[in-house]
Amino acid sequence: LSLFSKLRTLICEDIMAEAKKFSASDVLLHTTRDDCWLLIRGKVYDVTKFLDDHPGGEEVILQASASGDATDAFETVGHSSSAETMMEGYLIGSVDGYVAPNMAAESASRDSSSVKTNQPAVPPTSSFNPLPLLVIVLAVAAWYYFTVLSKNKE
Ligand code: HEM
Repeated sequence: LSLFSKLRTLICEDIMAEAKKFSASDVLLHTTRDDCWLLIRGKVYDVTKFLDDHPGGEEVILQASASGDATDAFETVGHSSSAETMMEGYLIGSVDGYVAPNMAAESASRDSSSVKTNQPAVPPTSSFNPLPLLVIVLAVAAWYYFTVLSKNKE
């Protein structure tokens, strides 16, 4: 029972932490050695206590913190899954309406092009539909099975 309640507490803490909402500019108020937050994939981590222990050193983390969004920096390194697990321990909240940096750039360029060309913001998806082809292939296979193969048996 105690293991179960410990597990429940852990899970609840995680959900509660993620539920705290910050704005992206809040993160920029915590970029020093004594008080350092990171924004990674829309989640906010307080890594102040982790700075000394980070295998990649504190300088890179301070830089990523000051950049406002550490997602790219974190992912470029190709951190291990144990690093991913480790970061959950520093989770303190998330940013409401977070837009990933590359997605923000993409949607911005899409918006500006839609203004120029007056085309819909979302381009039509590929019109290829595999379903009719599948039906035809199945029909031919069934015909072959019932006619050609059964004649062979006779
Ligand atoms: C909460 C956030 C972070 C955690 C928990 C974390 C954890 C770790 C861990 C455990 C390693 C050892 C290698 C591995 O297991 O992948 C590592 C390496 C490294 N980290 Fe981070 N990291 C974090 C954020 C960052 C950020 C924002 C940067 C910015 C560039 C960064 C840069 C690096 C670099 C360059 C290494 C390689 C060190 C080397 O191999 O010499 N990390 N990190």
